[in-house]
Amino acid sequence: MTQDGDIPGPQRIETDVVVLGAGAVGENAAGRVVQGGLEAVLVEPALIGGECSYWACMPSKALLRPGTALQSARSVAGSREAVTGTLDARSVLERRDSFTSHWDDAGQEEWVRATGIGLVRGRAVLLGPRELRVETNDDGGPLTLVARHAVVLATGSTPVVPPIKGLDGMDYWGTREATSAHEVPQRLLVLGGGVAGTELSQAWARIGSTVTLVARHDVLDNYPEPARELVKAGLAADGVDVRTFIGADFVRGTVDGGVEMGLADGSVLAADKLLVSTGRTPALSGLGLEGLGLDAVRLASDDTGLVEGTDWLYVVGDAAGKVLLTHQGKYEARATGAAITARARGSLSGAGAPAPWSREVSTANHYAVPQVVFTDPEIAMVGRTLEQARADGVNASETSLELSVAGSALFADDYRGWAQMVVDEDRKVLVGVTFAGPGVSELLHAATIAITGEVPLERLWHAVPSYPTISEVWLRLLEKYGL
Ligand SMILES: Cc1cc2nc3c(=O)[nH]c(=O)nc-3n(C[C@H](O)[C@H](O)[C@H](O)COP(=O)(O)OP(=O)(O)OC[C@H]3O[C@@H](n4cnc5c(N)ncnc54)[C@H](O)[C@@H]3O)c2cc1C
Ligand SMILES: NC(=O)c1ccc[n+]([C@@H]2O[C@H](COP(=O)([O-])OP(=O)(O)OC[C@H]3O[C@@H](n4cnc5c(N)ncnc54)[C@H](O)[C@@H]3O)[C@@H](O)[C@H]2O)c1
Repeated sequence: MTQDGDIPGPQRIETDVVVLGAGAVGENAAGRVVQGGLEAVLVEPALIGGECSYWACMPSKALLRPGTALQSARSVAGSREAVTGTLDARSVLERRDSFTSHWDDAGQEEWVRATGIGLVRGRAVLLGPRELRVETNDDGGPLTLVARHAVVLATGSTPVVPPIKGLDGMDYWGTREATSAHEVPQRLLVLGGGVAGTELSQAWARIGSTVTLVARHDVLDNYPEPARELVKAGLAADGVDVRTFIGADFVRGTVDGGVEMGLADGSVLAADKLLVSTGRTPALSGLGLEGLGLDAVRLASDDTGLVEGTDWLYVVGDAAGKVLLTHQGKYEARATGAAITARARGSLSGAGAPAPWSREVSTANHYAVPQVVFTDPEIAMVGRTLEQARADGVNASETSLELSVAGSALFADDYRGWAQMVVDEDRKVLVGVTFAGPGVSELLHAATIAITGEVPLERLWHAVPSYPTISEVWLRLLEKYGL
């Protein structure tokens, strides 16, 4: 990196690659290009580590885990008798605080510097191809950044605010507030039955809130019905009042600082806090994209992350809007970092597309995206559902069963679970797998490997699950399929 301190006016830094956003995805993109021998500068106006570390994955999972651990102890005779109390809200919140490093990013900054990545704290705007202006946080004045090879947008996503009468100007929680709150609301109203709304409903119900969840479709409607029915039963057991297939007409504040929500059926719900978790959209506005003739709502990009119509601009992670998950965003970032490095070296020509499954492309985005809903019970799903596979033109079959093996019976008394595999009948390989039940998230990676590796079912039959583990469900599925 060369810093020209001699020229008058704004500071100017020239480097190989500039990455906007130091969330988990931006960190990985910058890390990969540096590992590949190029220079990189990360630009970040807020905390290094982004949403996942401080307001999403980590705090939400830290809020959920104590309730799952308690329920696990309660679900086995012998340990059940030892459980005499409820969750200690204060300890749960303090443990959550430790997982967010008390919203202090010193540790992550240390990693960035130790990795050899340049860091600028400020907000960047594109001025032209490969050229950016940064308003620095420390009043050091504006900075001009020039990228010799590429600019990577890893600016994340912002919450979608639904057009509900009264919401504008009201004091309500988004997922940021719901994952970082230090007080337990007595009554919590949750709008949005996606993963965030469902997980946070259960987390706060178990910590002590009385929760009502309002979903305009079904809860978790992207997942197979038997799986979501198990989650809904889990929510009901925690006292969550789940209202499905109903929309909100209006919200309004009450004199005691609470909130009321009018539903389409004329009923009115009252609570102390409202959480709005109705999805997220790529954070692309204010980046100067319009000035370059690019779309500031959604950028079309190829599997290396290269933005259509450019040979220098890449988009990854939530900002790309393909898969809004940390692990998949980091995977995209590793591919993009490798592609930028290869193109800079000339080993990948121009904007030419590398072969599928090579290190420079995120091919798995199309076939094997793993996702876990960390409720209790959990849903763990990878690849395609039967409906998605058929819509993609796959000659697909499904085999499903109740998850009932020696390992599950040992795991919890009255264990209830469900499993499904979706098979491409022409190629006799798996294209989708879903598990639902307590503790199933750790089963998922085996399914991800089977789908990514296109393991023939005849060979998968020889992958013998240990006895007595929940993984024996694999054997039951394959037997039911006909092997
Ligand atoms: C409640 C909740 C729970 C979740 N749980 C999980 C989970 O368990 N597992 C999972 O895989 N995913 C989970 N997700 C999704 C996950 O949080 C995101 O997919 C992930 O954080 C995206 O990472 P990112 O780096 O793309 O974006 P971010 O982490 O949002 O980082 C983007 C960064 O860009 C910066 N930025 C923005 N504009 C500029 C600019 N102009 N210049 C410089 N920097 C800029 C921002 O300040 C920010 O730090 C969850 C999401 C939510 C809301
Ligand atoms: N465990 C995890 O991996 C995890 C956990 C939380 C969030 N996330 C990710 O973060 C992203 C955001 O999560 P999310 O749950 O907010 O988004 P989502 O897209 O999963 O769900 C949003 C929900 O809000 C509903 N909705 C939209 N507008 C509405 C309205 N006007 N009224 C009522 N409901 C409305 C939608 O029908 C949908 O069910 C997701 O893409 C998700 O993958 C992942």
